[in-house]
Amino acid sequence: MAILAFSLADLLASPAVSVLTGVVAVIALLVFLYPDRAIFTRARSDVPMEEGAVPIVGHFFMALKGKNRARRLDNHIDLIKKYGPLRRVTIWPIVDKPLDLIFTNNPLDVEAVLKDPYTFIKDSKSDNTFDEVLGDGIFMSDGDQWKSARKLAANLFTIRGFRDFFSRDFIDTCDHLSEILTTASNQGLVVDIQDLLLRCTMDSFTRLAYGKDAGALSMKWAAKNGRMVMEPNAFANAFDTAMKISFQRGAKPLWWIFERLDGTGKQLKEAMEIIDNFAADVLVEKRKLIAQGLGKSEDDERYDLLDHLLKSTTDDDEPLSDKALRDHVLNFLLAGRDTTAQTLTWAFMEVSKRPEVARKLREEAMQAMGKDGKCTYDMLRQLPYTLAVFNEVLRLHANVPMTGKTVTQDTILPGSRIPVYKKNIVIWSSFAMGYSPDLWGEDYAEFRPERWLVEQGKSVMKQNTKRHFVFNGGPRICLGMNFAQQEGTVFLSTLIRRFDFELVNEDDPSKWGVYHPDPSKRQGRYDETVTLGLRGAVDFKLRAI
Ligand code: HEM
Repeated sequence: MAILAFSLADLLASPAVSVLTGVVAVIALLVFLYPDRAIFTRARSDVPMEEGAVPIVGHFFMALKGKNRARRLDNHIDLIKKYGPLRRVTIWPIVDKPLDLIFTNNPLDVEAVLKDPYTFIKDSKSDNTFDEVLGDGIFMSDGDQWKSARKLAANLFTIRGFRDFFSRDFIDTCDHLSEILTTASNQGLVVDIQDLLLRCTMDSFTRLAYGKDAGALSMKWAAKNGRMVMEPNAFANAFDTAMKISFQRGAKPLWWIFERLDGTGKQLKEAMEIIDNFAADVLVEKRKLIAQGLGKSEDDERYDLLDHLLKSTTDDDEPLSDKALRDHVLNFLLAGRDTTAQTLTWAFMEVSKRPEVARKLREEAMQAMGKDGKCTYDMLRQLPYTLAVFNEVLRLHANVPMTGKTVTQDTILPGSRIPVYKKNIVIWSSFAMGYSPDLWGEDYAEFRPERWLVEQGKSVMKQNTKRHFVFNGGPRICLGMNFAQQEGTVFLSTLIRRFDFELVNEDDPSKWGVYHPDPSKRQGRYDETVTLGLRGAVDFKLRAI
């Protein structure tokens, strides 16, 4: 007995046991201090904490598991119904700073956040997720860096040559697509409209950005199992891969470790090589032309973004570096390419389910341009119903569905009347706001383009940037809003007038985040990317009219 008592006392006095006891005591203290949230985040009772938090690490495991990711936006709407317009999530990503996320669905909060891009910053560089592909371009910057990027881009949009080039370019691209669709229709082939529209906008935006077409819509195609299948385009594929991998980092704690193990790091590197080589080649060609005195002037009918940037200077009157040129161009490509193509894809999907909407679109297009006429820039004013359809599509499928801003100093959110503290991240969802009865009335879930029409249907209500944030708002409002609406109107009016679109192959489970044999119970047709694309192919059978 004496021997046993001696050994126990010895054991208790041993250094290993002392360390262990210390660790247990520290953990117990931390569990006591942070029972429902990540370590180093503050206790607060004014914002409900989303369920799923564990002591010390908060919602870390929930983020790691990616629970509900397949229906993340529908899930967000469910959570708003459950908790109300405010809720909180905290995450301690082990080796980085803790995240303290405040979700709001109050438009007054969002308006205040957007109005003040100094108190609420994007802070996109802090987690390095988009470093490789977007560098220091407009989407990634805050403060003075953003101001000069914005000035450069905004100047471009006021140059007449560029504006004309832009408008004409998407009319021409739409005609090119129309020829392809006519071939598909004549041969009875199914087309993936999302793929084709992404090729269209990739070509127009590479032309607008670099003056050189990526050639995505001109790739060879073949008929395979009744479908028109176009060969992949290296530049477009590389851009998609880079954006997807960069975006997925945001939802993966410790992504820099996982990327080395799962091969995505290598894929990103290869994609960036293709993108950077394309950009570098174009730059060499442009510089050669400039050296020969053949550079384009602002009045040139094909004055492009790179021409503009090569003439522009930094705030210190220095020419832009090659890295800055590349970053600006890739940000522009991101801004305009996927957004419009995906919104148009949602539009064809919505319209194909509603013969009455298709009929009205056709009637309006026929009146404006006749049976065989082309859509022109001047005709756009005669197509209010078409623009209303585009706006209604964006209301229900906000293309930038979730946005977050980091707080730089303690302040109050004026709609919810709660404080937010330095380093909190305020998050809202334009997607969820499209489904809010408070904002849109009891028929919010109905697809009703008429809600946008004023003056007996002769014109269209402006985007209300106080309650509806699909194009952002405040000083960082989307620079391409008008262009996107024009492009949407051209494509919709031209193609719906020429073709009848029948949506097919939707019973494929791989196209849905949550599949159910009953179509009304399916969810998550959207994809996991920066913008709201569709999961998988969006197949249509066409009938020329
Ligand atoms: C349906 C089409 C479009 C939608 C829904 C859309 C939406 C948006 C949104 C929500 C933002 C803010 C993103 C953020 O949080 O930083 C934004 C920014 C921007 N957009 Fe668009 N966009 C569209 C098309 C375009 C087009 C066609 C262009 C160019 C021609 C363009 C150029 C830009 C630029 C340059 C910014 C950055 C503004 C800044 O940070 O100051 N967008 N857009």
